[in-house]
Amino acid sequence: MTKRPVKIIDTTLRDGSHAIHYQYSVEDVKNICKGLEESGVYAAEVGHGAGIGGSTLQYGLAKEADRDILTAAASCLKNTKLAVLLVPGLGTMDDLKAAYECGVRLVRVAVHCTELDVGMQHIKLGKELGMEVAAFFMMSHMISAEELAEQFKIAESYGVDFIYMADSSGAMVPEEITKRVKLLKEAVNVPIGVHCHNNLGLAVGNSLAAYESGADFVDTTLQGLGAGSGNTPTEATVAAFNKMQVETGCDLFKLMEAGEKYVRPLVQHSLEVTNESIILGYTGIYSSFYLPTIKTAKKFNVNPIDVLVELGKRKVVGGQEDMILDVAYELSKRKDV
Ligand SMILES: CC[C@H](O)CC(=O)C(=O)O
Ligand SMILES: [Mn+2]
Repeated sequence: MTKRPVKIIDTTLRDGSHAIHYQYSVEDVKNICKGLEESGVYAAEVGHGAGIGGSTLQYGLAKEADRDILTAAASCLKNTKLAVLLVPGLGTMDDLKAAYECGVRLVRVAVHCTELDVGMQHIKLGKELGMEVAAFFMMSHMISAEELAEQFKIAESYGVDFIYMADSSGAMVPEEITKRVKLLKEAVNVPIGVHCHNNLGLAVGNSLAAYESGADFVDTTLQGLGAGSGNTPTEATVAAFNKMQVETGCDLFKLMEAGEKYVRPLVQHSLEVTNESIILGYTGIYSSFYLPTIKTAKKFNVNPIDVLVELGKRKVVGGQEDMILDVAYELSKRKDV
């Protein structure tokens, strides 16, 4: 029996940028896009880690403007679709129109898992522009599978082409992924995908479990570059799918070459599973809190694990990065008494 294929969306140039403080140069973007195009991935997502318009003081300033990296990426992509992520509020309708002008043909509208209504207009605009549009539910572990399925149905009613469950904290285990993907698949008639983080060392396993439960798309990054201890590595995932005889359309050896040559030299911190990343996954904290928490804890001379445990108790979500400072400061004052 022939197995159904899976589509790979590589987000090295978007989620991966969290791990290098948003310092991709136009040259890096071109090299990595050429590698992804030659390797045959379905789409390459490009932009600031927080999506288009994400280059801000709060989220970190990018080296290059969105317009420049998107234009550079478009010049290197032909069969691989140029994609962006848009978090409504950070990215605007005008940003989306400008991205389209640069050659972007796929937009993923990323919302907190209960807040799809804030993305309705952006989804409609993407469709009006003739783009492929996906809804991308962040921090999906924070609601039940049944609640998420309701959100998926609303996304489908907005006319999206496919829908993503993002395990933004790397908090899920294969059993949970399997249960959720099966339920989500039954809930909607559009393809679905998963975006995993490796904080508990489970990203490849979770992505394979998602495919086996019905997922049509998986997100990956070259060398596993990404927020927290990184995303699902593209190379290992394609190797695993090859062994399972699942068609990805990707050339494993070209991917390995691109990762080694153009991504490895940019890696500034180890992407291994650390005690801090385990706490991200264990307590369900947004992966992009990882590096800022380690840096802030050092500044206040407190244990990053304590800061993360407290942030986990407070159930912080994306956009609440200022809480890192609050918590580190409070813990440092407690140490003083
Ligand atoms: C701010 C966007 C965010 O980083 C999206 C994402 O990759 C995730 O939720 O994991
Ligand atoms: Mn992510």
